[in-house]
Amino acid sequence: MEKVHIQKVEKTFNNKDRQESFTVFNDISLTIEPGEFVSLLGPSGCGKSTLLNIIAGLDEATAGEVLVGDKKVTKPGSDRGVVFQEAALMPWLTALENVIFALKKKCKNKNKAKEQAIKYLKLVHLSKFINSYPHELSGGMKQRVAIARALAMDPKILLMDEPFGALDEQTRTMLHREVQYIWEETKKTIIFVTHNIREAILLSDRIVLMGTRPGGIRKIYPVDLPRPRVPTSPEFLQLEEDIMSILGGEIEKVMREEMGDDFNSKKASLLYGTNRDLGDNI
Ligand SMILES: Nc1ncnc2c1ncn2[C@@H]1O[C@H](COP(=O)(O)OP(=O)(O)OP(=O)(O)O)[C@@H](O)[C@H]1O
Repeated sequence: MEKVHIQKVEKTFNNKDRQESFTVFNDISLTIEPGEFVSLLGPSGCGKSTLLNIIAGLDEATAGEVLVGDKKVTKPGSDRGVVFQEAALMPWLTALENVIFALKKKCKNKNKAKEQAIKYLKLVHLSKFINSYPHELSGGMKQRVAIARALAMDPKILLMDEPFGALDEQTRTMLHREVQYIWEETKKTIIFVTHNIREAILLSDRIVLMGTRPGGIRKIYPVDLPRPRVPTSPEFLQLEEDIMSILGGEIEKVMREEMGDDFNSKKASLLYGTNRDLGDNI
């Protein structure tokens, strides 16, 4: 198992038409241990997805590099599986066929591919639905197929970009258990992007809090609470408050920037709730 080294990574987007450039972050360094569960948490626009895409090899850093072990990331690879907010399944294929399709390149033997696909659909508790089409599955089930599809490639690292962001609270809670189970069963390294403090504390070994303007890592929180974690425990609530004390300022910065002269902190707190509520879904 290999470490992920993010070394002095910078990302600048250049808009050629408007001759403008925008630096999302300019110096991100972080080492992620094999088998570690790390969440990237931060306000909208701080560059969580951009960083995840660079690790995935879907986007290129302007400076710096990402290494998996001693290998530099230059493109997507089977050592890194990605799960996005939308499952993006092929509607004309069943759950099983969707997973098999992803395995086509890696596994030429059809029977072996089917066996692998069934194994991972079982792992996400979808054995009864392997022959269902995406439109016959709930949002949570579709996301579980997407997770099975990523796992079937047997990547060392699972990159998850707000995988439960579009799901209702109950489904999200169920999938939190599912992801913890998968993580414990497979011992994969998981890098997980989220807006949600509670979700980050529930799942992570470490939470990387990112900020904006200038973009970068604000603080790294180790989460030393025993699993399964209880969101109502005093230690959980204390950590939530600690994170929110920094994140609140970052959110306000983003809102000030977006609203300009229209920004009014009293109105913002009324619109977006108290500090703790903000943490629920920022
Ligand atoms: N292709 C692009 N061209 C120009 N700017 C971009 C591009 N992709 C992202 N950005 C900008 O980079 C910044 C970071 O975007 P990113 O999506 O990584 O943030 P995020 O933290 O994941 O946000 P959210 O939580 O809202 O998804 C944003 O300001 C965004 O507008």
